[in-house]
Amino acid sequence: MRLLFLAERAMTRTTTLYIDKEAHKFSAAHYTIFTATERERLHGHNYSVSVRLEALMGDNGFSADYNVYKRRIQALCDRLDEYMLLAANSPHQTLELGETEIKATHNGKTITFPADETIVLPIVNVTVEELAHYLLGELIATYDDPSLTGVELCVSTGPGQTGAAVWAPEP
Ligand SMILES: Nc1nc2c(c(=O)[nH]1)N=C([C@H](O)[C@H](O)COP(=O)(O)OP(=O)(O)OP(=O)(O)O)CN2
Repeated sequence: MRLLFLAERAMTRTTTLYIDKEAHKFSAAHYTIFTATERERLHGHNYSVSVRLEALMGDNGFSADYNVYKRRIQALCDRLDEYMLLAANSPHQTLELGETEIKATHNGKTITFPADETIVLPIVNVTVEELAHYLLGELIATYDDPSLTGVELCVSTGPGQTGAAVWAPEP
């Protein structure tokens, strides 16, 4: 009986796949808002995105197909590349969305951005941790892989500066 139990347990193997490709990056302009009166000056970063997938091992020594996720991550990076990023949900900033211009007001100062070169994201602040949560949500929005048991997505502005967000399927 005990042997059977051990054999059944041994059949459920999981693996971790790391997707950390040089191509998974985007350049964007932003500013971090600290308080109602303090924010960074407008500047840019070369953001890089990496993902850790946890998945059940299939019978044939294969788990989640990392090529599927590589394509999705690349598409997400391409979508944000070379844009001004603004946070729609900041409590300290108001946005006025026009046809051709977007006006962002913080602490009484308004900056006008070209609408076609700006992306307004449904996040509170344009920080690595908020971007990680946003991109993770987009990555798993089309969740269709029952073998996935966890996903961690990291956004970095350079070596040593990374924010991460983690997802696990509902039990
Ligand atoms: N929790 C967070 N804190 C900060 C974030 C963030 O995303 N999450 N972001 C910033 C700035 O936007 C920026 O990334 C940091 O700028 P800074 O460190 O001054 O400059 P570099 O990125 O060029 O890093 P160096 O160490 O100077 O090379 C601030 N805080």
